[in-house]
Amino acid sequence: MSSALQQTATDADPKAALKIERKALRARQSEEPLGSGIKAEGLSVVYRNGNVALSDATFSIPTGTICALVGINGSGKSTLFKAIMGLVPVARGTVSILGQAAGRALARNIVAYVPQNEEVDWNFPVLVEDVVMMGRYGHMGFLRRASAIDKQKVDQALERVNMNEYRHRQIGELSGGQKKRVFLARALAQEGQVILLDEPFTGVDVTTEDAIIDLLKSLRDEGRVLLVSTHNLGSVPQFCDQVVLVNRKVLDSGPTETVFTQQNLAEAFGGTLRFHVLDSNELHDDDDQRQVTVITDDERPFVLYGDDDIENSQEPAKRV
Ligand SMILES: Nc1ncnc2c1ncn2[C@@H]1O[C@H](COP(=O)(O)OP(=O)(O)OP(=O)(O)O)[C@@H](O)[C@H]1O
Repeated sequence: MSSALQQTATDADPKAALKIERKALRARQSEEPLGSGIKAEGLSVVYRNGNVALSDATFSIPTGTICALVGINGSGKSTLFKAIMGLVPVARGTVSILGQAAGRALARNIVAYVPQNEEVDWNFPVLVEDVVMMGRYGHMGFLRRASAIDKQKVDQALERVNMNEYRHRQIGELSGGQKKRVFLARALAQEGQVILLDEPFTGVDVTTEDAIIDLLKSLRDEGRVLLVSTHNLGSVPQFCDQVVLVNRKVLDSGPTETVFTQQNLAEAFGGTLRFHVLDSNELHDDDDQRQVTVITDDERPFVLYGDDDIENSQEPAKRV
């Protein structure tokens, strides 16, 4: 199909557009050696109190991918991020990043981490632009004197997340969504090739969420790897190419189409998910037997039309 025809077809049918986008991505990914982005093998983390937060976790995420990390509260998502960042000791197993040991990748400053809001001391008196400049520290010398390039990268990062006008504010004075954008700007200024985002949509309004998703997609298209933990199940098929489902271990991982299924979600969330089903009798007067299933972890729900999974669901996922 010519690109003009393809454009017309996809304008009319967003589901077709998403499929074409995914197909192009698959083609790009098939050229990458598997695990060239983030690769975990047999990763286990045991906290000092004996709590096994993660056991024998194995998965691979290619470069140029947005991967969702999905699981219930306490399933080990933050622990996985911290293990990748070297912030908690790993009991067993290995992590490699862009084909090298995680420690080496961290030393090369190619991994950026956007923590959960609760992990940050917002009372610490620091200006927005100084937080973003922290992303440049790994590029500076011992005295941490910012060069013209460092300042330019900070300016560009603040522009890209639309936070330039807040640059002289104290970070603690910002809203939840604005704080998230500042930490994203810090990751951009760092020029990390691998970006870990721990619940970037918590406390964020829908407009900001959409802006963050667009930014993540553009970072993906630049070839970066993004691992994003989220409870917004409805957003996952909209912007994530892959999913890692966790509950103290990896339950499943791989392409969103095959992993983010009703059955897998039920397994990952046990009895904690809310399932609402409107069957065909409540929806239609005709013979159409399809039902609407709403699956929610109390943030944006995942909505399925018919009893099939993503391939046949309404995409992008509907907000209800
Ligand atoms: N410092 C710690 N010491 C001991 N146990 C911990 C520590 N931090 C987390 N845990 C435990 O490890 C398990 C995994 O916690 P983790 O914070 O990784 O979960 P999570 O999936 O990020 O949860 P949430 O969705 O609530 O953010 C939980 O049982 C938690 O209580």
